[in-house]
Amino acid sequence: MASSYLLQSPNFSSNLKLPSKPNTVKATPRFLSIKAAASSSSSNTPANTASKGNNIRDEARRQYLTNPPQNQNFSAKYVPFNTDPVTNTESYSLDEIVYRSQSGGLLDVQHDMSALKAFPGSYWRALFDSRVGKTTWPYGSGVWSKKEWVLPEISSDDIVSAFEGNSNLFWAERFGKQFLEMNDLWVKHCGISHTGSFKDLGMTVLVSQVNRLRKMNKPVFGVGCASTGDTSAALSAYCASAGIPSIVFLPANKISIAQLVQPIANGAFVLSIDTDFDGCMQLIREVTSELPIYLANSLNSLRLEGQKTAAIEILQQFDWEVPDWVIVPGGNLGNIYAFYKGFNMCKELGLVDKIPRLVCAQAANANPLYLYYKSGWDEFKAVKANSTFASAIQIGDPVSIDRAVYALKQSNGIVEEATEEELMDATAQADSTGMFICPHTGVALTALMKLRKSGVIGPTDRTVVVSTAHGLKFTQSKIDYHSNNIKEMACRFANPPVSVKADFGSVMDVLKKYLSKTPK
Ligand SMILES: Cc1ncc(COP(=O)(O)O)c(C=O)c1O
Ligand SMILES: N[C@@H](CCOP(=O)(O)O)C(=O)O
Repeated sequence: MASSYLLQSPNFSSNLKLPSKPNTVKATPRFLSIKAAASSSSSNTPANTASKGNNIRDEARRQYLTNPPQNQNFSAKYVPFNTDPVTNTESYSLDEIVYRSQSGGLLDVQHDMSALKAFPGSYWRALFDSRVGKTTWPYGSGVWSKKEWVLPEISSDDIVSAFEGNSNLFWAERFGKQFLEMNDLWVKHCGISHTGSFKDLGMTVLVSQVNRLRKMNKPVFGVGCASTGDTSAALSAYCASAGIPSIVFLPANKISIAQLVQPIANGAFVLSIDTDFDGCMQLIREVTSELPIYLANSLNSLRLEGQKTAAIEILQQFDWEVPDWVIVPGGNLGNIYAFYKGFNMCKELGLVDKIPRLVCAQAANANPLYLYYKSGWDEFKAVKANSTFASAIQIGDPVSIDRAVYALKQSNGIVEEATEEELMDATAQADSTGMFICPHTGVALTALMKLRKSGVIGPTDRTVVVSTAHGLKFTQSKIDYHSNNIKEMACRFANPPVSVKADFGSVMDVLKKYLSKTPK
């Protein structure tokens, strides 16, 4: 049972309240002025604002008061995932603390699509494009630049953001040509981000909503998650930025040092538990049902509302042209659904006319989705996940299995797997062309290599590989690979440093040997 101490309402200092938005649409909707929404007139640039002693939050408030959005009644609620809305009318406000439907199934955030459809696709494209590259609060974030599609009802004042998103979509020119005979291969670097993984996209949404709930005096003492290292890093950073306690459950000795140090440094309460991720996930689910700790894993569908913006961003970066393939590494399987949802919303709301085919890539040592796919979606069986260099996806009982299957079926998708040797070789090959990717991205690249080899993906197909974390979080596995220090692995692309005496002759000998071997 929660102690009364834990249930005390949190204090908060902001006494500035924004007026509530009009919640009715007038008979003839006048389209919102894009310029007003993006709020970037030259005399009110953030630079000018700062020089007047205000900050970008103050400026957002002022803009809202002087130019409130007209005719917007956008809203969203929780509904049971993938059930018939005619026979199942169960729904919950996003201000409720609920993670599962009455029947114990997953929930989904459902937007009022008819309100969004009152505006044509061209309107949304122009609005989103107008917000890129600015520091206007909160639209400078790649997530909040799509606020109307994410959490339409939250006040900008409650948002906790590190201006995440807007990550680089990198043309993998050399890797594509050299290893795959492809000329239109792209890597979406979601790991080049505040805490070094795509989790920031979902966490800004979840922690912002928690910030709002705490201001509403809801019983949320802190926020907790189980993690293989990236969710915990993002959760602790966003919570620290908002002054909210965070609690993280980590499987002992199964995450990288770079990941472990992140929540420690950000002041989270860190539990190192002698189990694997699936064991930690089970524990956090039990704990969050007993204590006023809000669940931050992607079982909580709020997270996916932020993560889906990476898909919208990809379309935006291609000037709203749809790629043929998008390949995503999968573990707990929230992200593959988030990508589907982002693409599908763009189609439903008329920004594009189709969606890409999705590929979910798993490590062979933790491959329950792959086995399910290979069985013809016959029967799902959780597995005991074995140790993998792609440690963030060492998950045997993914909470979002139903979401992933739905996304793959709707997108004519494919599931592939990568052995340890394949994923480490692919990582080394990508790095040798100037990238510095994480092993999970190596899993996705392996899937691409296999699908190219079998001819499923063609040489001119526009393909996007989603890179989910920064390579700097996984340096130990790279060191082991390049030192030829991995048992039963040939490490074919290892590039070990050469030790040489500190004299001119020795250095010259080594260099001459190197130059004679290196192709001109
Ligand atoms: C770096 C990285 N890549 C991929 C994934 C897989 O994402 P998901 O769990 O949403 O399938 C995770 C987390 O699970 C991750 O941390
Ligand atoms: N890789 C994840 C695993 C948990 O996934 P989540 O999306 O359900 O939080 C991590 O970094 O913890």
